[in-house]
Amino acid sequence: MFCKSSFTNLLDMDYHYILGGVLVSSLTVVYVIYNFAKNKGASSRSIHLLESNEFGKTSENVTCNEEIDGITDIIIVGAGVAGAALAYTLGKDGRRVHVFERDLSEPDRIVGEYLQPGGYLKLLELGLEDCLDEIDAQKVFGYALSKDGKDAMLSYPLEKFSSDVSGRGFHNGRFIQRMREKAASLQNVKLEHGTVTSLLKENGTVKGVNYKTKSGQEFTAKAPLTIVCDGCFSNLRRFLCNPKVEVPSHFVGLVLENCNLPYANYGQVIVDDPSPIVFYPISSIEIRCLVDVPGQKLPSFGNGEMAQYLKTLVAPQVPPELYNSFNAAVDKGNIRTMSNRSMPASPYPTPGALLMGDALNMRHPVTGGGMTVILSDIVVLRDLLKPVHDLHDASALCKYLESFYTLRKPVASTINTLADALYKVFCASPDSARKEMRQACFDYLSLGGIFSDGPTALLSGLNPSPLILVLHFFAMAVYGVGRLLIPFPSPKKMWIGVRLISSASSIIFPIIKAEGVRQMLFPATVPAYYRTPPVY
Ligand SMILES: Cc1cc2nc3c(=O)[nH]c(=O)nc-3n(C[C@H](O)[C@H](O)[C@H](O)COP(=O)(O)OP(=O)(O)OC[C@H]3O[C@@H](n4cnc5c(N)ncnc54)[C@H](O)[C@@H]3O)c2cc1C
Repeated sequence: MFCKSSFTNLLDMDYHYILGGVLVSSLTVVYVIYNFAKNKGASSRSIHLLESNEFGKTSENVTCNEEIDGITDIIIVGAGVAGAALAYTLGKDGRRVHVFERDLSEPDRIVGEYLQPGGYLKLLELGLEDCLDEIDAQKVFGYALSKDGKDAMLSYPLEKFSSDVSGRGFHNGRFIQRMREKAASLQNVKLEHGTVTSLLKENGTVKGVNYKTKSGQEFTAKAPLTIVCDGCFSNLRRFLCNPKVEVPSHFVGLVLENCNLPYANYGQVIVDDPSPIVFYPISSIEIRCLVDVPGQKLPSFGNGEMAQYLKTLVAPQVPPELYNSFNAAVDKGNIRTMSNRSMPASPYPTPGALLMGDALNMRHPVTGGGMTVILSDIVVLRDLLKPVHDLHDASALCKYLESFYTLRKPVASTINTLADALYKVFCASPDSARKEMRQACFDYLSLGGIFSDGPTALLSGLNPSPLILVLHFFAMAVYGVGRLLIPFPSPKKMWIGVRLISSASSIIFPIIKAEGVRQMLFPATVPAYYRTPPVY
């Protein structure tokens, strides 16, 4: 069983619940006002949806289709999570899609192995949910958050959804191959093995791409719209956005075998020293462990520093149920690393081109939100493109698609901000105000009810609302100050309280500023929100 925060007497109980009551009332009032404004904005945007085209061809393997008829509507660069899902979605809507992927073999990596329930809902909307079949994907209903030996259960608020809706853990490569197969099965989608070397530009308009085949031959492909989805190490994004990439930490990844998570169908996040450790199932027999190592530098593999770091600093924090398997995985030496990147979306609207996926926007992966943002973006783009029959007027289309960058914001900025802010809150710090904030965050989430359901719904993409996010963040900070001052305030405690609020502000405001205050919190006031499709 999990334990609640350390309330020790009735007096403590009273003030926690009074504080809680005040916070709930404020959250409710602001939520009602926000929803009213949001619905008003949405209803004034009218989009005529077209019926999807029929598609019939199926194929067992990822292969290149026959040339369609020499004409392509949309080129997609990269068939990872974004490119493959987008190719299927646009192909299903009748577009002639040409996808270039430099490596069609099954990816083997430690990224994108956990899909939040909000991402699963988007898969359903896109008709891609069967890509989770036959890959031994595991259902996850929430997370156990552990700090100082205590666990807080954060269950996804799934009551309103059908029984298949939950988080899913799986092998990223298997999921991507399923999506590639599904996209390539459409008659009007051509998936080609090729590396895009540059964008083909004429008078500031992107007309297509230059690419190299596997055998090194160079070709050009043209289309009225090119969508660049070449991932976190994108070479092409510098022509289409202002990339400000931060690398706050690395993940060290191990696969644990012959063990069970402490709570069946729940992931586990350990908030300890120096930063979080995450566990979740990726198959019926494997558990992924991701150890966050802050800073730019990793312990060296060559001189044994990495194994030493994992065994002496990390292993003592690992739950007893996983301890032996963790040490066995370190001994086995199958240790992978990946830099954790964060980059706000900062696109240059460019006629003929659009950026998507990690090439456009990244956040710390600690909350596993990347794929949920991508799938949500694809739904937004699909709905925007549906009423546009002819993509050839590049500047009109570019103007219209500027709304994509605003319409995606409520979901994307909620998940991005929560990921980057939570990561900072969860990192250990010698500063007493930051320590208080970390403890307050844990205790706030341990309160249960709206205090855990609200943040969990935000994090999982089930209810992505930037305003509710800001409210919970500051409610958590106020709760932290309340804990310090009640019942016996002292000048020292008051000073820590002031610094806690200031510290919370210094974490969240720069992230919101980078996301764009207006686009994130009041998207309905941005003119691009109301763009109507070009009519021919
Ligand atoms: C350590 C780590 C763990 C993560 N864990 C999670 C998680 O659990 N859940 C989650 O939702 N998100 C997670 N993420 C984020 C998630 O992995 C990404 O958001 C997602 O994979 C991005 O998808 P993408 O399609 O943009 O890029 P990718 O999936 O990387 O796809 C890019 C594709 O483009 C191809 N490509 C690149 N350049 C070219 C070129 N020039 N020509 C042709 N093809 C090209 C590549 O081969 C690749 O197939 C994690 C990230 C990290 C770093």
